[in-house]
Amino acid sequence: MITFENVDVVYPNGFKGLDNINLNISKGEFVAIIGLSGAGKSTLIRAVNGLVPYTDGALTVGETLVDPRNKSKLRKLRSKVGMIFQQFNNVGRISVLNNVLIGRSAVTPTWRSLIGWYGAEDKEVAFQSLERVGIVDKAYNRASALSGGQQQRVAIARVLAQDPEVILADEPVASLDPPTARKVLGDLRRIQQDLGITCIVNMHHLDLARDYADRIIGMRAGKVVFDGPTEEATDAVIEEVYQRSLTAEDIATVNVPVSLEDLSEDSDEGTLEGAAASAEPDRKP
Ligand SMILES: Nc1ncnc2c1ncn2[C@@H]1O[C@H](COP(=O)(O)OP(=O)(O)OP(=O)(O)O)[C@@H](O)[C@H]1O
Repeated sequence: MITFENVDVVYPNGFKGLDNINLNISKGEFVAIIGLSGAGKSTLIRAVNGLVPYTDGALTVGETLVDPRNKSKLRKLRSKVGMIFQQFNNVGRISVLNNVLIGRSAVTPTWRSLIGWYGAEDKEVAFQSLERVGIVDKAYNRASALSGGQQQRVAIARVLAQDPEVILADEPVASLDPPTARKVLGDLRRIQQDLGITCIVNMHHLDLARDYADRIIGMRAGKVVFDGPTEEATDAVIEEVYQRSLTAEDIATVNVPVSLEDLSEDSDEGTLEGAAASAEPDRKP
């Protein structure tokens, strides 16, 4: 469903962010991208929805060629490719429901979303999305008043409200404590399985990649250096990807296992004020 053919990204300063990437990601796969800082994980993920324009090769999502220069094609593509970020990117001063309704703007006419006119069907979809991530009871709370895990769930619900075929997640749990990180990834995993949505997720910690992904792609210096089913991503394989020995920090984020049954429970502690409300800026090669 997502195909990279000899894809390069060269940033304006001449730095090669992606170097001859060839990948096929099937519909409904849950893929974790791992690699050390600077390996090119974000660049790879952002190339898929044109946030980072690729400079050579061909990248397709379904039947659509990603064309970073064609704004209207890009808008159409992004209506099917949702993205979540490390800092949630909710609008903190408005309600959870209104944050989720923003996801509907991908599928409603621009003039309607500009004046905030969402119909009954939009609201129905927004509530269903909140239900999927277990926070429907927070619909009328201010987004900024929620815990970090709940805020990331709002972001997931917003993406679900746009009825995506693909979800891209750029370090979605890096700001969360380990048990909450597991619950949020568990939500994503369940959604991917229930709805058959393709998920591509950047992660720093191997235990999370191994526990939640079907497939692991290892990157180094803008190249894919490992690509295989999760069970093949042994410590030795990952050491090869990292070109060094693994540390405890690489592997583990948590020593209290959270079962899949616990995932719908909502026990996030604390609040995370001031989550980034601004849109993630495009990176412009
Ligand atoms: N706009 C840019 N201009 C020039 N170089 C960039 C730009 N954005 C990223 N890079 C470089 O491209 C390389 C890959 O960056 P990228 O953010 O994709 O890595 P990453 O694996 O996601 O790292 P991290 O885990 O630290 O987020 C890095 O060396 C980075 O410095």
